[in-house]
Amino acid sequence: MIAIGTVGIIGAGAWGTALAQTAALAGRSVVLWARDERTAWAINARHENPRRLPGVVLQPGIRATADIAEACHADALVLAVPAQALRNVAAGLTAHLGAAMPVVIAAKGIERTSGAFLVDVLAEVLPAAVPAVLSGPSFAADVARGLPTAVTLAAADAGLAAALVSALGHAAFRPYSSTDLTGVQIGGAVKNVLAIACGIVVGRALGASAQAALIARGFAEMSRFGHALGARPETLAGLSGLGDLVLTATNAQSRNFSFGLALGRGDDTEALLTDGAAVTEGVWTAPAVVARAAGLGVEMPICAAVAAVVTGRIGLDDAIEGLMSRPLRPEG
Ligand SMILES: NC(=O)C1=CN([C@@H]2O[C@H](COP(=O)(O)OP(=O)(O)OC[C@H]3O[C@@H](n4cnc5c(N)ncnc54)[C@H](OP(=O)(O)O)[C@@H]3O)[C@@H](O)[C@H]2O)C=CC1
Ligand SMILES: O=C(CO)COP(=O)(O)O
Repeated sequence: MIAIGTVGIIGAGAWGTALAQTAALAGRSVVLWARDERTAWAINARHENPRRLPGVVLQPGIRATADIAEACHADALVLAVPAQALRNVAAGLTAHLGAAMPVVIAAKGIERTSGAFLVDVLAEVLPAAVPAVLSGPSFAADVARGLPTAVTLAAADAGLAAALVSALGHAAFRPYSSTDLTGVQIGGAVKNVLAIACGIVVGRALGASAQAALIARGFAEMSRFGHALGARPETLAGLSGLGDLVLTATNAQSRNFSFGLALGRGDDTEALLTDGAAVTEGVWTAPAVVARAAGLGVEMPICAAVAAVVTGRIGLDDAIEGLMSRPLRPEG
C-alpha cells in the first residue's frame, strides 16, 4: 500500500479548506497553501477560514502557509484552485515537486484557452506529477461541517486511488475509487454548464417539469460527449456525473445554478461574475465543451445554448426558442 502521511493542499478557498478538513479527519497531517498571507495567518490563529468558510471550526491538524514550497513537502498534493488558474498554479510547483508525486485535481472544468482537460494541462506543465481526479456531489460548506456525502476519486493506478481514498475519506466523506479519469473529469466539467441552464429555467419560472426534462436531456448530452471521449457509462451515471448534476442543477447553494437563476430572472449578472468570476466554472467551460463536441461531431444543444448566452452571442429568449423548436426525434 502506498503510504500517504502528509497531504499538501494548494488553494485555501472553500473547497481546498473543506478538503483540508477531510484529510485531517482521515488522520493525515495537512499543510494548506493560501496565496494570501492574511488567510494563512487567520487559519493558523483562529482555526477558521473567515473569507471562504466562515463559522466552520477547522481541525487542529491543519497548518496553513503562504509558502508554496512548504506545502509541497507532502506525500500527495491536492489542487483546489479554479480550473482556469490551474495551469499557472501548477507551473509554480515545478521547482518544488519530487518525481512521481500524486496530484489530485479537485477543480471542475475545461481550460478555456486550450480546450484541454485538467489532467492534460497538468501533464504538460508538471510531467513529474501522477494525476488523480476528485469529483462528485459535495458543497464545500456541507463537507467542511461534516455532513455526509460520497464522491469519486480516480487515478490510473488502482493502488494509488485506494491510498488517496484513505488519505481523504472518513466516515462522512466517502470517496469511491475509479480508474476512469476521463469520465470523472467530464462529469464535473459538463454538470456546471447544465447547472447554469437549469438555473435559467428556474429563474424564468418555466416550471419543475422543464427543469427535470433539462436534467435528463443534459445527461444525454454528457453521455454522448463522454462516449465519444472513451468515458465509461457507469462513471457518467455515478457520483461524479449524474450525482453531481442532480445536486448542482437543483440547488441555489451552487454558484453555477445561482448564476443561471440570476440570468433567468433578468438580474444584473455583472456583479456575480466580478465577484465569483473564476469559480462560476460553467461560464468558462461552456464554450470549451461546445468547441470540443463540435470537433467530435457530438450534438450538445443545451451546452451550446448556454455558451451562446454567456458569451453574449444570443439573448435568453432566442436561446430558449432555439431549444424548443428543435425537430422532435427518437430519444437517445
Ligand atoms: N466550493 C465547492 O463547493 C466546490 C468547489 N469545487 C471546485 O473547486 C475549485 C475551486 O473552487 P472553490 O474553492 O469553491 O473557490 P474559491 O473561490 O472559494 O477559492 C479559490 C481558491 O483559489 C485561489 N485562486 C483563485 N485564482 C487564483 C490564481 N489565479 N492563482 C492562484 N490561486 C488562485 C483563491 O485564492 P484567494 O482566496 O486569494 O482569491 C482561493 O484560494 C473550482 O474548480 C470548483 O468548481 C469542487 C467541489 C466543491
Ligand atoms: O461542484 C460543486 C458541488 O459538487 C459546487 O458547485 P458550484 O461550483 O456551482 O458552487
